[in-house]
This record gives sequence, structure tokens and C-alpha cells, in this order.
Amino acid sequence: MEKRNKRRVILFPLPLQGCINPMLQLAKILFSRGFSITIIHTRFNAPKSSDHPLFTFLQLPDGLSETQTQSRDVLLQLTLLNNNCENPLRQCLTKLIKPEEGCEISCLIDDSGWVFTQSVADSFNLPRFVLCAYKFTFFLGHLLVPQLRREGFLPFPDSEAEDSVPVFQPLRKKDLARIMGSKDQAEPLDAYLVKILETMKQASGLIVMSCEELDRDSIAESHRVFTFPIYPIGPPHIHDVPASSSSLFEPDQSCIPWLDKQETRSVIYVSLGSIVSVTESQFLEIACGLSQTNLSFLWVVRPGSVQGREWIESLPLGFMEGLNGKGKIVKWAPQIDVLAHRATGGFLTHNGWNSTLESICEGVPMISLPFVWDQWLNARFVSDVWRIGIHLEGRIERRVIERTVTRLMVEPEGEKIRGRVKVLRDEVRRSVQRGGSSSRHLDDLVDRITSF
Ligand SMILES: O=c1ccn([C@@H]2O[C@H](COP(=O)(O)OP(=O)(O)O[C@H]3O[C@H](CO)[C@@H](O)[C@H](O)[C@H]3O)[C@@H](O)[C@H]2O)c(=O)[nH]1
Repeated sequence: MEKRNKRRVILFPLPLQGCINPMLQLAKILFSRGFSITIIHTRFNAPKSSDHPLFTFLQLPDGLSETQTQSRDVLLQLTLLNNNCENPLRQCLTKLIKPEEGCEISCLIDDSGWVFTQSVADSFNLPRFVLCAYKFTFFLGHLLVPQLRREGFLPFPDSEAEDSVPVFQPLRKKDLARIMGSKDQAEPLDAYLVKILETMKQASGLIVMSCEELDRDSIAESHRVFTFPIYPIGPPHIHDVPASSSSLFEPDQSCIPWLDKQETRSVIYVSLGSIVSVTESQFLEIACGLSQTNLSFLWVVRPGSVQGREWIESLPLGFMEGLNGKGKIVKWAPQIDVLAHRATGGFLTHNGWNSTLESICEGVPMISLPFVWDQWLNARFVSDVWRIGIHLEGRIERRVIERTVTRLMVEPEGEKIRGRVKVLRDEVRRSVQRGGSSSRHLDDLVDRITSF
């Protein structure tokens, strides 16, 4: 560990698992470079401070009611949080930014989804860096959504659904339509995106949780939109810093001894991240599809993620027993360890950006089942550009799932896909090693923060 450099960085993650993980990982990286760390967080989805004893944690009152915390409408939650948290953040910073002996606050790092933080940071003369927890292609592209809508992208005839979208490659029109959302979501979504772009333009830089190896074209294009520096520092979890969990849920550690008993690359791991929910019939189709493969599976079903059900009680009677030990269902898994396990041979994923990166970094081929937002783009990269997975094209049907899992896990096609993901894994892993692209960008970022 390097010596403390008497400088403190304040990080303020958006309270979603997919944003907390990269932000806390960034905190660990900066701590290893000598910075002291303060994490400001909402009460909603508060990270566990006990998992990070070397950081200071400060909680803001966020004003969300119990019902609002349980809502499935993430856009609504983010809007409420943005409305409620400005004053609490201002008060918190007022207390923190007192001339303190021997430790200066260098900057605020927060998520682009916080749209009030730039003006707060400005009022304290505090440089603000924005963290991009998406693939950078999506980050650039999603800011175009309001303009595309104004220009009449929607509706389009069914016959054009598979056509590509030149300004948002490699999306197909049907993917972009899903990202743009339904009519009633259009107005709040577009207003939010316009605000994100407007406030972000005044930031001191953008820290991207991707690397040149995965995002070269979009990084090269970024100067057309942003004048500030971009720091693609690579998949955050493969930097050489001590491991610690930033899970909001308790990972079921029994996954690992269970995997230890399985043959090498024999298990399909299934997880749809921290936000996606499925209908009961989709859940049953996935269950039947997996069981019909006769292959081993490890499946994360978050409590509440089957709509209208507590957990897995709608599985047919005797379903688990009928698998003869070949299936295991848990509420939350130690995902990175699962993907790194020699027994894991494939990942049926919603293609959240963290899951996609984690799978690439472990060389695990994917089956893509995106549901919302950037997942549509990540899935296209996986299946159409990098060709390291197979896209389900939304077909949550037992026969399709059975067939696709079999293709990936046991057929020659799967072997080819596995070969490609291993090549990509090696390139991406090299980026964080000394002299690699991400390692150099990280050095630049540290120099920049230190220069303030
Ligand atoms: O059983 C599990 C399941 C997931 N995870 C972790 O949880 C994170 C999940 O992140 P991600 O794969 O990005 O999915 P979401 O939680 O759904 O993330 C949201 O945020 C991401 C980053 O902005 C977006 O890419 C997604 O579309 C959005 O749904 C990953 O680090 C996983 O390792 C676990 O530790 N155990």
C-alpha cells in the first residue's frame, strides 16, 4: 500500500447495485494510490460500511418512503432521489469542507445519474468527475435519445425491426425502440437525459469503467461531444487491490463448494442482476428449459424478482428433487468467484455492464437475455460484434432456452465462442497491467486529481 497523500476524494454513488460496485471498486483503487476516501450515500440501498473499514461513510436522508424504495420504476426512484438529495448533500459538504489540518478534499466523483451535483460542487469550487458505469458506446449513444425521438425515429414499420441504427451501432431498430421506452416514459426520460448531458458538460472529466480494447471507437468519437478528458480505466474489479464485497445482498457462499463438486466447464450460471424481474410464466419457462438440458446449472433468483411471488414457490412440486443434484438455486451469489470457478462454462445473463465485463474477464461465454436500457446494446456487442455469446432475441421459451444452452455448452459452436472470449479476456486483462491502456489512463487520472 502506498503512503497516504493527505488528499481526500469524496465519492457519491447512485444507489443501484450496478453503480455501487464500480464506484466502491474505484474507491479501492484510489485508496491504493494514497487517497483517503469518503463515501457519501443515500439511506436507500446504503452500502455496508463494515465491509470497507478504511473508508469514511456518511449517510444522507433521501426522503424516499417505504413504498417508493420498493417500486420497480427505477426512473421514478432516480427522479425522486435527485429532487430530495440536493440540500442534504450541500449540508454534508458544508460540514466536510472546513479547512482541516493536513487533509485536503481534491474532488467529488459521482454518477452521471445525479443531475444536481455539478452545481453543488461548483458552489464549493470542488472539481467534479463523472463515473460512467455503462459501456461507453451506450453512454454516448443514450444521450442522443431525445434528439432521435424529436426527429421521428418512432414508430417504424415491423419490416424494419432488424435494420441497424447508423447513429447508434450496433443496435437494431427494435433494440433502440425498447431503450426509448413507452410513450408515457418518453417525457420524463428525455428530460432526465437532457439534464444529464447539460450538467455533465461542465465536469472536470469522465471516468469510464471500460477500456480502449472494448470501447475504442466510441472513445475516439467522444471529443465531438465532450471537451473534458476521458479516463477509461478498465474493468474496475481486475485492478490489483484487496478484494472486498460491495453487495447489497448477502452472497450465498455454498455456491463454491457446490461448484467444486462439478466437472470443469459443465455448469451454466444464470443471473439477471439486481433490477430485472420476470413474470411467473417466464420464470417457469427458464426453469423447464434449464432442466431439459440435463446439464448442471446454478441460478440466482432474487427474492421478489418473480413478479407477484416471494421467491421460487411457483416451481412445480418435486422440480428440484427431479434434478438429481444437477441444479442449485440461490438468492444471491458471489458472482465474480462463480464466474472465475473452473466449473462454470457459460453465463445466461441480462448483460448488465458489470456482469458483461466480469464474464469477459473470466473468459466465460454468454447467452444474452437483455431486458432494459444498456443491456440491449451490451447484448448486441456480445453476440454480433465480439461474437462471444448467443442472443436469445427475447425468446423466453423452454425449447429455445434448452437448445441455446446446449449449443453453447456442448456443441462445437460453443467451443468457437469460448475461444473468442478467451482472446478478448487476455486483451482486456492486459489493459490494467503496467503499461496497458487502462493503467496509463489511471495514472493520468491520479495525476489530474492530485493537481487540484
Ligand atoms: O447474484 C449476484 C448477482 C449479481 N452480482 C453482482 O451485481 C452486479 C450486477 O451489476 P450489473 O450486471 O451491471 O447488473 P444490474 O445490477 O442490473 O445493473 C444496473 O446497472 C448497470 C450499470 O450501470 C447497468 O449496466 C444495468 O443495465 C443495470 O440494470 C455485478 O457486479 C455482479 O457481480 C452478485 O454479486 N451476485
